[in-house]
Amino acid sequence: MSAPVTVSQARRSVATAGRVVVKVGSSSLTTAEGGLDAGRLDALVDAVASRCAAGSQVVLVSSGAIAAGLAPLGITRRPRDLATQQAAASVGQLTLAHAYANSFGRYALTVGQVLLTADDVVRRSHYRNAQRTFSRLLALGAVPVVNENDTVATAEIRFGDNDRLAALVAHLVGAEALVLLSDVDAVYDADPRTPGARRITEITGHADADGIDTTTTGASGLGTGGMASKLAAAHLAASAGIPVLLAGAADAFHALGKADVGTAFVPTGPRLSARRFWLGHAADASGRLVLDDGAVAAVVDRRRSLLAAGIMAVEGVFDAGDVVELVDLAGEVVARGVVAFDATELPDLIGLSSPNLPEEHRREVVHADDLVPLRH
Ligand SMILES: Nc1ncnc2c1ncn2[C@@H]1O[C@H](COP(=O)(O)OP(=O)(O)O)[C@@H](O)[C@H]1O
Ligand SMILES: N[C@@H](CCC(=O)OP(=O)(O)O)C(=O)O
Repeated sequence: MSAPVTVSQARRSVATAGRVVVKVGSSSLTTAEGGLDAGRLDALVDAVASRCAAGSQVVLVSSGAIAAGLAPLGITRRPRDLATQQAAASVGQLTLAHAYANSFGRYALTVGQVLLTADDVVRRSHYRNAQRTFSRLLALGAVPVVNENDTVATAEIRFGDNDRLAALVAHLVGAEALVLLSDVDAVYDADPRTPGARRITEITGHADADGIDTTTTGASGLGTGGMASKLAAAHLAASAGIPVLLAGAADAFHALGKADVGTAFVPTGPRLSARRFWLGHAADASGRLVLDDGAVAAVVDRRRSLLAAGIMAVEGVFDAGDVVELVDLAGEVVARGVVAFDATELPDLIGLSSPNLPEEHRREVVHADDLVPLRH
């Protein structure tokens, strides 16, 4: 008699989540020759529609625009330069959106296209605006289909990979689960094409993922992120309280059904408020404050405000109200926060204890309420 199957809490949460973000990679939507694979796209839509029919709201983050645009433009390999990628995305996104509209139409489901640039999440007002759009689309019963707005994103402000975009969107829409679908059926301790590579069924925190080899990328050459970006995105969502399942797109039905496939990531942190998540993970930092060891301990371990006395150096150009990174003496980012001084004011103040500060400057440099520790 075989042992009873124990379904972890994380898998149960994925299976029962009322709102789910599903991300699918380019390699899972395209044929070996390039171009969209209608059969695979329909199979994915079957699984999403089935989850919708069971009462969940689904936001689909779909890659594939660049891959879908190659064949129509007569390009045989994924281009490396941004301009050609953008041209391909411009053509391919249209094909992709059309294919989803038709495919979801088989279930009388309406899709809404949402193309995001990094600006839409790094600026607080844009973040709120995107939240409202998603909320209304879902309330109206539509399935939002999301991609990066590749055609206009510049090299500096690109998300770069849709795994991270999906983790940010999962928090933005208040999803209770994130499902990452790829051409590989789970996370392995090394690339599954390596003989002897073993499947990992559950990951709790970075320590569990420490020995995993993610150096190789997919065989198709169409994906951008590889396993490293999926792990980073899964950790990001899990650290913000969202359970994650990484599974094969070919297993989408099970991944979105009983969630008994792939690798589950157990939430490792409390669900952060939208503001704190934005501050910690999405906002663009304009500068850095280098902290001594005592200040790092106060900010990270004791959750205190950052005072001028613990700052060793100031880097970058910023104004009071901007987001800055707080780094330790080794340069590791330990927290992010909203700074209460302009960069030009700080050099005269750092290292001084409060009684020695001019009265008009006697306040926290970053208040504890405006600070998110990143090192645990
Ligand atoms: N440790 C690992 N576990 C699983 N897959 C891995 C690992 N290391 C590398 N890979 C590779 O990562 C690929 C998935 O990344 P990618 O092709 O970018 O996917 P997608 O297009 O779905 O974003 C897999 O096909 C696999 O070959
Ligand atoms: N935005 C790009 C995809 C970027 C990306 O992350 O791709 P993938 O690694 O296949 O999920 C596109 O639509 O082609």
